[in-house]
Amino acid sequence: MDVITTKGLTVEKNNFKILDNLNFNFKKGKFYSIIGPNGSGKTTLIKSLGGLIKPKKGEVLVYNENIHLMDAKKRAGIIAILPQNIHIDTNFTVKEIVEMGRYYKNPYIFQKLTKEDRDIVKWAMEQVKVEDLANRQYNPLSGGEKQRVLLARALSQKAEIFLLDEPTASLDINYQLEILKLLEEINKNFCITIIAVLHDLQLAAKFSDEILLMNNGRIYKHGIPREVITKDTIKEVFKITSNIYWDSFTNDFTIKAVDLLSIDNKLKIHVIAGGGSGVHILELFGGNSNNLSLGVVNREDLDWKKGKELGIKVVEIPPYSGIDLSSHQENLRLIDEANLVILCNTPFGHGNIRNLEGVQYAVNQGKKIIIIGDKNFQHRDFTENKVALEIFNDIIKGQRVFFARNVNELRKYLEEEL
Ligand SMILES: Nc1ncnc2c1ncn2[C@@H]1O[C@H](COP(=O)(O)OP(=O)(O)OP(=O)(O)O)[C@@H](O)[C@H]1O
Repeated sequence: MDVITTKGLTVEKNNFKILDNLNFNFKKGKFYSIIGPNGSGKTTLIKSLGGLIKPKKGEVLVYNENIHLMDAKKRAGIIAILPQNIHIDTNFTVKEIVEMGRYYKNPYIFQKLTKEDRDIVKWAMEQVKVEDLANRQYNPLSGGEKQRVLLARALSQKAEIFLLDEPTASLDINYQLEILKLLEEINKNFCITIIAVLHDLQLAAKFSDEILLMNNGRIYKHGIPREVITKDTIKEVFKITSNIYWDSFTNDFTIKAVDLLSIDNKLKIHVIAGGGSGVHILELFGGNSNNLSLGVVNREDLDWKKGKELGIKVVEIPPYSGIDLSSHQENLRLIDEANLVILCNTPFGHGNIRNLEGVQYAVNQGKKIIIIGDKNFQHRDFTENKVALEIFNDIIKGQRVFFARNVNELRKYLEEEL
């Protein structure tokens, strides 16, 4: 069921379109986060949804009724707005503040709440565990406690929709989690629709059913967190080149900003990797998939997955099998085509020793070789009789063989080629 609908919602100030033709249906009982860069219109949207701002064009409908034509008491019985600023200039106690949630029904009955009202206030305070604070003054409370008191006030209002503008903005990480967990409980236990502006993308992803990503006054993308927070949207909207790793079990993701290496079109690079040793190197070339190739890797291996994700040419063999002659030859062919070969920090056994022979071949062809890491190879050699070490020692005698111990050194060696 739709609880709030925006139809062509357009908000303008001084001829500047803060919200531009927003059409969206908020469904009952869902947890929505509104995210987006500074100035993208998040606060204006949340205020508009609560009827605090009149649109220039379009409308906000609450259960199909225009919010600006709605009776104020009726509106307060449906929507609770939690302010961005939790510091209220008042000498009221916690209990008195929670009781204010009941006054919308009749502002003149201050201190004359009915038994039902008092029961609701008690219930609201229990839900967010502020009973112990009931007689304390509001002002000296901590930010997290204040936020809980304001949630109790919203609960005592018996509203069905909570609108929150950065409820965790002034809180440290423990309190941020506590407040969002409380909101999650309120959402699940009482089917209250939560619409919250959140700055922290990780928290938004963890707690929301749906995310609205705002950009330049428009909804750039909406949907489940995983579909909205992607490498492409983060790049487009937040201007950050990144890699995003999702844990679908916990709905957590980590975001890693990537300082991409830009390479010239004429430079062709062949990467020798395996067992995930090439993932971070391949990511550094994220935007240059045409100039890259990778070999020989087992299907389903982490490097194979990264190569496929980036759409680069990959010489592949079945999982757990050794490098057969034809894959080896294909690998040598790609080495022939490349100007430069990167050897990653890969362990070698008999199954993949041909990859090391490939690098040896590259040295003999006079190619430039960049070895990721240092000369300490022993611990990576899992062959009998230390055959791999022997080949490695031969490789490093090459004239054009260089070691890159970090990304800056790698960048330097690449720039020399341009
Ligand atoms: N009264 C106003 N007059 C003119 N411009 C305004 C007014 N209110 C907001 N704006 C502008 O509208 C844009 C969106 O503002 P809004 O506060 O909704 O963005 P926001 O996404 O919540 O930003 P932030 O993350 O910084 O809080 C901003 O560029 C802001 O300067």
